[in-house]
Amino acid sequence: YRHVCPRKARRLPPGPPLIPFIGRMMPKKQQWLTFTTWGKQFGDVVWLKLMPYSIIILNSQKAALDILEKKSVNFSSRPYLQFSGGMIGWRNILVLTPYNRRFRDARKHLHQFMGAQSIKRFWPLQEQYAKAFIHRIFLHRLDSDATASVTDSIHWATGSFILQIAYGYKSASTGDPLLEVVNEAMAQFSRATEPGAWLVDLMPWLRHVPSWFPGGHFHHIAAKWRVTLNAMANNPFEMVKKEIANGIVRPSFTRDLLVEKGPNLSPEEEMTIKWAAASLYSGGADTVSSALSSFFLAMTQNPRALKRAQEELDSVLLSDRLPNVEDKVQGRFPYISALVKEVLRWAPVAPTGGPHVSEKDDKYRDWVIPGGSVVFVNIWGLTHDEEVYPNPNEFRPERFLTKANGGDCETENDLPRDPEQMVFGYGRRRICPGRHLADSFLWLTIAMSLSTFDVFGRSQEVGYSGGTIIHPDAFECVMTPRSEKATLLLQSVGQQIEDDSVDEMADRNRTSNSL
Ligand code: HEM
Repeated sequence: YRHVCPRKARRLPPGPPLIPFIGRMMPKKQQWLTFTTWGKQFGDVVWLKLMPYSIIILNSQKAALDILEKKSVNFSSRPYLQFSGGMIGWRNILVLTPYNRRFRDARKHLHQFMGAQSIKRFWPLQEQYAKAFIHRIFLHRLDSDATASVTDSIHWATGSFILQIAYGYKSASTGDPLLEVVNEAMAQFSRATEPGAWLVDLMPWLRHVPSWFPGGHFHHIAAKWRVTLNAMANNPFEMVKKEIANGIVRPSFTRDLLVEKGPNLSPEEEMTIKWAAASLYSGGADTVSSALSSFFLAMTQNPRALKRAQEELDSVLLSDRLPNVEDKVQGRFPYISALVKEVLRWAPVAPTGGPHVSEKDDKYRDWVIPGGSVVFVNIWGLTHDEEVYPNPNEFRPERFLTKANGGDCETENDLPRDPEQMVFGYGRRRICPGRHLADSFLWLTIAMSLSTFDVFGRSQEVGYSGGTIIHPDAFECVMTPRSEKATLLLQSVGQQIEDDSVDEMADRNRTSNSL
């Protein structure tokens, strides 16, 4: 680690006073609130030192773009986290991989797989999963704990969709063993990467403390979690390899790349593909689940927004059919599109984004930014800036609509900044590669849910978890079909799902018979 000189000597950006030797402890919970206070006190570029790390916190869109986009050549690496990255092995997953050759290859594969143009081929599958989601709620709504079944269905639908595109795997509707492993790994990821939670991240020499020594228990935890992570990456990957060997054709990210490389596949390329596929799950499942949970929370608290959205859907669909991707492309439901933006703004999934690391010293305005600095954007602060979004805690999709569409803004030019320019991170080299996939999945799931269900809950203050990806605490959420017609639509979705699985069984039998 580089020694960082005192603030004044190197013209470092302003920041909170530092404690000798330690620097400044990070707030343990909801760091974005403290970051916002520091932004107001010290300006939009704040510097602090935390043990060995030099940390920069950006509190304006301009500073975030100037540094992470315009200077992305220098600001696109990731910090080395001793516990989660090194000891458990999460450093193999893209979001913690430094800017190196493997990273660039993996990123290229992901871009080709789900860039703005290529994701169109996933739309029919996204429709299927959005339908499976509402049907699952329909079946489970009489459960003793209807709220738990909503959360469970969210995790099931997002997780299963990603397992299917990553590995061609179709998960069972309950108790799927692979889904359980990957979800367990993700829960461990969230705990392992919580800033400041593991002393060994702040004092890396602690890794030499033996596991039997008092305080050395983290070695056991790391060893246990490493097993889960390896199962998450290896099990589905080996399954695909076996399927290819047996001539079973189920297109997926992993299969397509392995087949394309054929017998020339090097061990290094195999590693790249395996961990890029695991990055799809780790990047996509928990994030989309978080956004959907916040959406349902917002609906329980804002019956007015719910009603407006339903009126808009009804005026076109007349409760005779479900919304589809064509409706999205044609812009038939501007209120739904505004609602998706408002969900992402109101409860940004990753409130402090992904940490970027600079490779060498740099200059910004009059300051020096030391090489090796860890840079965070306070995304929550930006999406709650009262100057841009008046009454930022209010859930109000109208802020993203013009008066012509029943919204707040006079003209298109008056629309506030689209949250998608913040919540998916920054810089061509690091911005979320799954953003297009996330956008259509959220839109379809939200539109289908609102066209068929009413959503009820208690109007109550609901807190959020800490961690890199946030989730609302438990809240009451009851969903009931809106009408007789909605019930009929849900029943016909059930029939379609059954027919599809019969077709698929037939396809599989045909494939295995022809082997
Ligand atoms: C609402 C949904 C989502 C949100 C808010 C979100 C947000 C983010 C953010 C903030 C980053 C860090 C960017 C940065 O470092 O500046 C990121 C990275 C990433 N996301 Fe997403 N994401 C979402 C959905 C998805 C989906 C659906 C996938 C894939 C299926 C995905 C895959 C990834 C991957 C692989 C990375 C690591 C990229 C890298 O380090 O180069 N994300 N995402």
